[in-house]
Amino acid sequence: MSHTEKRFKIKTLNNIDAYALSKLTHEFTLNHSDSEVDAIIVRSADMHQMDLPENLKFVGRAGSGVNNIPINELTEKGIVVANAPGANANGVKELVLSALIMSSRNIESALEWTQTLVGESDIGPKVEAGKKQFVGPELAGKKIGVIGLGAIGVLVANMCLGLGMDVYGYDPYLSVQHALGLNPSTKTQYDIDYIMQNCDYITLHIPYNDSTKNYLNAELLAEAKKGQIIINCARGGLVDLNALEDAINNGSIGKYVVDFPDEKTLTMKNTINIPHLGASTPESEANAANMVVNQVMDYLKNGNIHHSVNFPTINFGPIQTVCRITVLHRNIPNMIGQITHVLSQHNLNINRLTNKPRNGWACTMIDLDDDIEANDKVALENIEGVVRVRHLKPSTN
Ligand SMILES: NC(=O)c1ccc[n+]([C@@H]2O[C@H](COP(=O)([O-])OP(=O)(O)OC[C@H]3O[C@@H](n4cnc5c(N)ncnc54)[C@H](O)[C@@H]3O)[C@@H](O)[C@H]2O)c1
Ligand SMILES: O=C(O)[C@H](O)COP(=O)(O)O
Repeated sequence: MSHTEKRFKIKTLNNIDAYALSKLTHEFTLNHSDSEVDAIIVRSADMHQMDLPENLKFVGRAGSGVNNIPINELTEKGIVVANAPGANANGVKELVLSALIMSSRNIESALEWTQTLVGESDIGPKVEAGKKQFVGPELAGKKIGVIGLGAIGVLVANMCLGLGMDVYGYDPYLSVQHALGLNPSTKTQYDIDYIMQNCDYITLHIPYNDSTKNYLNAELLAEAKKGQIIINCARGGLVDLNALEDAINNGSIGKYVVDFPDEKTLTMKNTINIPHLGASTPESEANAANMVVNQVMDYLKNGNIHHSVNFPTINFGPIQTVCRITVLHRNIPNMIGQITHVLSQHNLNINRLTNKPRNGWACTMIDLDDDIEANDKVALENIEGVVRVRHLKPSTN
């Protein structure tokens, strides 16, 4: 008996843009019980301690950072994780603009002080007398170091040039795609030490992972130009907060603006805490949700993979043959040989086949002119190194 997938169940772990979700076609249903779920759409909910639904095949991060998702564990189970690169980059860029202005012009303390005048008279003269406490420098002509030149960092660097700033970009892994979007006036030839020593502002736009934990550590902070302002709209764990607090207390760091407050930052001197608002714009929320909704539908229906962070991009378009087989497996020798051997045993004709590798993993996608039997799927699943086999039929709509 052949096994086909006709309906797919999707669970959301956060508020996801309703209009984007309304684009799910009739083959998809929302918010089913954990054990039946085929895909999860998530924003910042922490999935590390979550019991994974047995049928789970796909996790779509409606945003950029994936540190809330146990990627290695999901990869081993053949679960594709995808995000929405760039979807919320403009929202973050604009928050960085407000962070630059808030911190330079002492806006936060100035607003607090202004409110202390409530109930008093002669406000005008008092304002004129009080404003001198809040004098702060303009951004034009100042040096800024943009750490991480991905979707957000490029927009921030270009914006800062537009503000008349002298922009230093740092990204040892700069992609061609992002390099092409970067205004060539950005200075990219300097190392992180030079940037720390010379910039008035540092803004972080790198992912948080094992290798970037405490990226701004005591050593780098000790090099900071005196009074430097640090803006962190990336992730709290990128900064060693004990070292930062010392640096703020001894005056070497002027201010810290963070979009990821915690118990420590809330009580730290000269720190502006923003409640994770980087992507909280209707535009960013809609962009990210739209991207992920399209990815989840195409993966569940057709097996195509877009913007994955653990498996390769692969796309045969909609299924136009009798069936499609997708095999997620380790990228080791003789996988294609073993897979095609199973198919050839039943004289099944391969219409087309592709194999794409990524970081030790691979996806083999095969369109067949004949249907496979349930035991063929089992035989494919039993090949050592295979973590997921899907047997897909053309969509009915
Ligand atoms: N505050 C928010 O709401 C918000 C919104 C979106 C993203 N973020 C955070 O910002 C991060 C960046 O987002 P993005 O969309 O620009 O991601 P991205 O993947 O497009 O860019 C990240 C860039 O960092 C670079 N990089 C990685 N390690 C580096 C290192 N050690 N030194 C210098 N550069 C390094 C990469 O090469 C890449 O170009 C996300 O991972 C997420 O944590 C926060
Ligand atoms: O990494 C991201 O995309 C941001 O931190 C946004 O997170 P959010 O979707 O929970 O607002």
